[in-house]
Parts: sequence; structure tokens; C-alpha cells
Amino acid sequence: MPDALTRHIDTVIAVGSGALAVRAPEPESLFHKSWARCMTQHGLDPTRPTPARILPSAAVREHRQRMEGFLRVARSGMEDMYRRVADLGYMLLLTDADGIAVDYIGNPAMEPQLKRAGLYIGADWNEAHAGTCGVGTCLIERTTITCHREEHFDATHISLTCTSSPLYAPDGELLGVLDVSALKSPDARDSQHLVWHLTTMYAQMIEDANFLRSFGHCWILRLGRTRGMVEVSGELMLAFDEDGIVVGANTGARRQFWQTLQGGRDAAGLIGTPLTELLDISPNVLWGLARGHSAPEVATRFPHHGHRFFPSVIAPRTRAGSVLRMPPPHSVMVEEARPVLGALDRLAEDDPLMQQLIHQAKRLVDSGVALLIQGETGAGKEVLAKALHEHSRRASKPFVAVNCASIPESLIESELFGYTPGTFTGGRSKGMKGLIAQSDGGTLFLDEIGDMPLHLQTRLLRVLSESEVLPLGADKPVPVTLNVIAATHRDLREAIERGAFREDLYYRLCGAALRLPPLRERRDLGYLVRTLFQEEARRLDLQAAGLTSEALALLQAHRWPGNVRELRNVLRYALALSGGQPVTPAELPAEIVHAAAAPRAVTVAPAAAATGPETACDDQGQRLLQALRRHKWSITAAAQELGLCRATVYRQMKRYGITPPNQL
Ligand SMILES: Nc1ncnc2c1ncn2[C@@H]1O[C@H](COP(=O)(O)OP(=O)(O)OP(=O)(O)O)[C@@H](O)[C@H]1O
Repeated sequence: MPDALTRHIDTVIAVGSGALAVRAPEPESLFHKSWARCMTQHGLDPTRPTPARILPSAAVREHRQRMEGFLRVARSGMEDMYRRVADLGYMLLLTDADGIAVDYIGNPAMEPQLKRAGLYIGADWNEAHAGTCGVGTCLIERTTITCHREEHFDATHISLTCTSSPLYAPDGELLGVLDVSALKSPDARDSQHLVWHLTTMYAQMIEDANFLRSFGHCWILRLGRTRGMVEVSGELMLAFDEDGIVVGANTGARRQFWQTLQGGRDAAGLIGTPLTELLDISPNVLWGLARGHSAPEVATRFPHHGHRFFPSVIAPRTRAGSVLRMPPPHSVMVEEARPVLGALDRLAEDDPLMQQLIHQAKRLVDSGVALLIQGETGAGKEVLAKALHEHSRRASKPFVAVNCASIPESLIESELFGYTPGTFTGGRSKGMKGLIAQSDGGTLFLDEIGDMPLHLQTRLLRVLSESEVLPLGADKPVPVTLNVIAATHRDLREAIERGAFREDLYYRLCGAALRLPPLRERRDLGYLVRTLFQEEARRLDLQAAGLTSEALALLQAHRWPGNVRELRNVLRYALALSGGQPVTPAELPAEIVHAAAAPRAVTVAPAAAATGPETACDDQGQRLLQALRRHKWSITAAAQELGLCRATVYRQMKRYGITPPNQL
């Protein structure tokens, strides 16, 4: 045996067995640990060099089948990398998480030598078999490592230099290793420095390409430290859905937020979190970027190290459908595949009135025509105004909403116009920028405009005509770029006739009227139920919850005097009661259940001392009613007799419209 081999074996035995205590810095210490592991845990003998173990092609096929989609992506990355390193004598291996080489690119003229050295498809580079090596030790250490020449355990490998980088799936699971090896190399370890960086970079590129493949149907926020490079090499990527909720994170983002969200939140905690909670980016800016508006001034800072990151947004590759989450058994609805839609399109599904309104809104939003939204309370006027803003060219500028009915008359003037220092005793010492000036360049939403006092209507008219605002106490007006969207549930023409609203202001505000239909007229109630249900479920962290078909039918039959706001409240209430179980009629408010159940249940006369399913809605209802009567309306006793818990008795009473006599 040549001297070099004998010397290597002696060193490995001395260090690996602990006979020679060497205090070495990393990465040397890392290999010493691995040598010890090979001898004590894997039972490998350094005096017995082991030939490369190459799996038969059927076994390799099996390993490859487990990661087919990823293999295609990784292959493109490997081909690109190989073009850069082939001339330097390197070859590439891709292994799975067991250390089995599932792909390979090398010089065909060198194939016999590469195969002999195990640098070939099907080779097993798991540390337990091959000893300390690039792939095997990288799988354990989970970081890019170069295993250079005598750092290998097995004496047959000591001419090799191998640099290996781990590859992760978007969910953080280890997929395998990218390995760049050469049969021969200079003695100096430093000679591999650039290869180390190149391997790390290509591993990240392969992971990111795989991330983009997996989340191609979503919006993706890329964040990079270099403003001009973010679009091509943003290090952090967060996939998000049309509500701005994170649905996936690449390795860079998981690492970053792992550090930022210390205090118990792990990387998995990112999923389901609104982007605006993670980053100081407003939804408006985000959707502005999503529509391709560049925002060079936008940057976000990470609190724990203060680095600035510049954002860019990639639109979904396919517009058809986002992630489909299956409803739990026996519930009809949780989430359906939905197209990734813009803010206006998300307002409605196939309701003809809403579709007409959305079509109109898209044409008008950037036309300079003043828009007046009309609709009943709770019909979604503010939601429509926000969607108009988000759809507009002004989306990255502020959206400022003012409810003219809820601000006390004494304050509305200063709130709207602002004031200079010293204008009021008790006012802010620096004065205050009014809401009109705050909306400069963005959208000022004046809700309940019909409730604005007459003298302020006059001032507002002046602001609108002159595009400048005069704060209280100021002697010089401030120029503003004003885009007003007004809304009202009142009949403004009637208010004009009464002298309560200025006609000239009306024409100024109402270049075009958008009429929001009340909920009872909408034909896409199912869509709204789904949308609001998901939003509320997310808020309560009950994403798995569903809605039974009975409950859905009751919701669809209701008249909804309180419009979308009422619907949202009902769903919030039902979800809170359901505790994550599918929502049944028992969790819906009594008036909704009773209204629908009225034709089925016959109410008995008060003389019978209760209302109930006298005409036998079904046997269960009858049994319940009789038990309650027997026990003089003691819920506890009836529950005991029927073997039910009290909550179930209450739920069944609600379902069958049974009301105790003292509540009639
Ligand atoms: N298209 C929609 N999608 C989701 N939620 C909606 C939609 N329209 C309305 N909502 C919800 O309904 C509720 C009332 O909406 P909004 O405040 O916009 O109504 P409004 O007409 O401005 O009410 P008000 O007349 O009281 O000012 C809010 O909770 C809002 O989130």
C-alpha cells in the first residue's frame, strides 16, 4: 500500500478512535467528528477501503420516481452549471435524501474512471456506507461543505474533492444534495473556494426554480438586498394568495423569518400569515407592485438586523385556480379553486348587476370622472371604494376613508382640512395635517357624504375646484392632487330638493353613479358566503371548518336586511360557536333558522305551553318535545333522559323550532 494511503488510514484511526485528541477549527473538526461517527456508529473500518456501491438501474428508477417533478427542474440547473465547470474537470451529481445519486453529468470520455470512483448515477454516498464524504456529511450537517482529499474517511477517496450543498423542498423538507466533484485537484483546500460559492448559488437557484414551479399559480413577492437585481435574484420569496396571505416561503425567506420571528414561531408559522403582518408593506403598495407598477422608493426593513430589502411581485403564471383545500367530510364548503383575481373582480361572482357594475368601474376608475357609490348600509360601499383604489393607477398612494356621519360636526372641519400650530387650545402643538392633504395623490373616500354639514360642503367644493386646501389657521393654501370617491345610502336628489345638499357639489361628486345592489338582490350569494366564510375562518384560525349543505341552504334563503355586514356577522358568530366543526343550522342565529323553518313546523297554541313540531318534523323532534314536556322544560333532565348533552338539546331545539313556554 502506498505511503500516502497508510498515513491517511493511521490518521483516521488515531483521530476517529479518540486516541489522538486534535483540537481543530471547523471545517476540520466537522470531519473528525464524522470519522468518529463512521467508526463507532456505522462500524466502518478505515483499514478496509470499500469500493463504490452502485445500485442496479431498477432501484435507481424507484429513487428517481419519488422526485420526478423536482428532477426536471434540477436537471436544467445542473446543465447550466456543468457548462461552467466542465472545462475545469468537475462533474455533477444530484442525490436524494438517502444519498443515492439520482442524476449525473460528467465527461463521457471519463465515464469508466468516474464510475469506479462512485461519481456516477446510482452510487450510494450515504455516510453509513461511503464514510465521510461531501454528500453523506452534507446530509448530516445540512450546510454546504467541501470534503477535500484526505478529509474523506475511506482511503480510496483521498484524491477526490467534493463540494455538496443541501436542497430543500418549499415546505422545508430535505430533498437531496447537489454535488460538484473532481477526480483530481490541487492539494490546497483554498483551490475549492469558488466552487463552494458556485455550488451554494446553484443549489439556491434549483430550490428557487422548484419553488416557482410549485407556486406558479400564486402571487410571489421577491425581496432582494440590491434594488436593481431583485427581479432576477431576489433572495427571499413568499408566495401569497389573492388575499395577501402567505401560502409558501423559499429557503431564504424561511431562514430570514426564522430569525426575525423569534419567540416560538417556526418557519411553518409563516403559512397563513398576512404579508402585511410580516413586512412593513401596505396592501396598496403590494397590489400596485402586483399590477406591475414599479415602486423604486419602496423598501422594507427586518427588525432584528435592520437590513433593507427591495420588493418585486411576480404574477401567477396561470390565472386558473389557486390551491384547492379539501373540505372535511360531510361539509360542503371550505375553499374552492378560485382564479387569482384583481380587486374589482374579487367583489362578485356571476351576479349580472355586479358584473355590470365592475365592468363600468374598470372603465371609469382612471378616467378622471368623479364616482358616487350608492347603496344600502352594509352593502359594501367602502369595500368597493377600496377595490377601485387598488385597481387604479394611484394604488401605491394612500387610501383615506372619512365617514362624514360618524365624525362629530365640531371635529369634521379640522379633521378634513387640518390646522396650523396654535389654532386650538388643546390641539396638537405641531398642528395637524388634514385628511384631504393626507390623501394627496391617492384616493379620498367620503362615506355618507349626504350627512356632511352644508357649510363644509361649501369648503369642500372650493377644495375640489381649486385643488388646494387651506388648513384652519393658515393663511396660505396647500396644493393637493385630489381624487374623491363619495358614497351615500341617502337619496341626494331628494336632499337637494330639501335644501340639505348643494346641487353644485352633487354634480361635482357624481360624474358617474355606481349603484351597489343590496344582498337580497344578488345571485352570487354562494360566492359571498364562501369568501366571507374563508376570511372569518382564517381570522379565527379555523381553516379546517366547513359549512353543511343545510346551513348553506338556510343562508341562501334568508332576506338579509343588513346586507353583507349582517352576513359576515352571522358567519363569524357561527364559526365561533362551531369550534372548528362544520357549521350546522344549530350554529346559525334563531331568526335565520326560524324564518326558513316556519312553513315546516306547526306552532301549537300557547295553551299547549310551547311551540314545537306537533306535526312531527321527524321522530327526533317529537321525542325531544315530549321529553321536554315530561320534565317541565328542564333541559338538564331532558338531556339526561335522551342521553344527550345540554348543548345538543339546545341545538336540536333550535333546529326544530321548539321554544320553551316562558320564552314565548
Ligand atoms: N364584496 C365583498 N366581499 C367581502 N366582504 C364584503 C363585500 N362587500 C361588503 N363586505 C363586508 O361587509 C361589511 C360592510 O361593508 P362596507 O363597510 O363596505 O359597507 P358600507 O356599504 O360602506 O356600509 P355603511 O353604509 O355602513 O358605511 C364589511 O365587513 C365588509 O368587509
